[in-house]
Amino acid sequence: MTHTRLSDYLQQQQVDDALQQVVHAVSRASNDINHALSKGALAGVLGAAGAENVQGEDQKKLDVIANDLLKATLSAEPAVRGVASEEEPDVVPCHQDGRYLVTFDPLDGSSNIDINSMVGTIFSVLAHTGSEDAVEADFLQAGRQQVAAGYVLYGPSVILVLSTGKGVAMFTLDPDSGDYLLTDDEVSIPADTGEFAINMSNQRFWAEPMQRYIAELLAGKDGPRGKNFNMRWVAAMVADVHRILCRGGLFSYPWDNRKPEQAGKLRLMYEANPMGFLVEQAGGKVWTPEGPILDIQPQQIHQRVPVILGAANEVQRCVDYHQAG
Ligand SMILES: O=P(O)(O)OC[C@H]1O[C@](O)(COP(=O)(O)O)[C@@H](O)[C@@H]1O
Ligand SMILES: [Mg+2]
Ligand SMILES: [Mg+2]
Repeated sequence: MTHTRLSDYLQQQQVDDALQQVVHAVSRASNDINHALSKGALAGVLGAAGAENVQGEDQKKLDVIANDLLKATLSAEPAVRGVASEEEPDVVPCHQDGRYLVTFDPLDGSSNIDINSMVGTIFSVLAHTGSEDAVEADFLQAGRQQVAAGYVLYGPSVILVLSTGKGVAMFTLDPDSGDYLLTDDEVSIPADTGEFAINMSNQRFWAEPMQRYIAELLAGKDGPRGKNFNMRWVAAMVADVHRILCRGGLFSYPWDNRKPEQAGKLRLMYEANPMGFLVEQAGGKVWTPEGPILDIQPQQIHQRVPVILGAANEVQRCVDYHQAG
């Protein structure tokens, strides 16, 4: 069986040349990141880097390595006007005639690194419309403005998932050629589900509507929902969203009162928006209690947001509880 190569797919989709170059740069960097991940302890790349990122989180060595690889590859690409990363305090201007801005979470789920479990790279592409040298304000565009978004999941296979606004396609890395080959171009999320993903250890800290919604799922057949629900939590958004794109489900990282002043844990510009774009393109829903995540006007690059996404009917029910409360 022959599979369409990523480069041929992008041409078939009539993606403009500059955007093709951006996607190819991400794909090259992901090959290098995958190589570093697979060497693991042999290359001494596991464990903490001994520093914190701008958000006060401990960086793993591989967070730094993945960030450096993506930053170097993307900033060498003439189509890239600027990049912003979870691991960089400030946005990084690149080429003055580049057409695109790229935000990324170089390694999502990095607490999984030391247990050899799934991690990924999440990216979002925006058109540049602002100043000559890219500045933070240029990046502050609502998620609906994204021209492309995707992720690479480093699991038993390496999978690139991409949307340029015409549905969602999945590509599997061929380790022999280094090419990403199309393996699914009809990704869609059923409106109903019997599976949810949430970190249950935070239950007592959630707002009342989220407590109610999850309690009803846990009550299963004997509760108001009248059916049993299964639960999964990989602790890497990239892997939890991948499962939802493959077999459906609901995912949430809600607001909680451990740090009441913090909107949520996940970051809008390089986690919630790109994943939200993919989920909407696959027919799912993406909300925060105040409204659709993709409509939020960002205020800053490292902004956080509560996230509810996945099966449209379940997301709607969860949001209805918030809006009623
Ligand atoms: O450890 P927790 O609180 O369950 O959080 C898990 C969440 O944190 C994240 O790992 C944050 O991503 P980073 O590893 O990029 O900081 C999400 O991917 C995941 O959904
Ligand atoms: Mg992350
Ligand atoms: Mg990260």
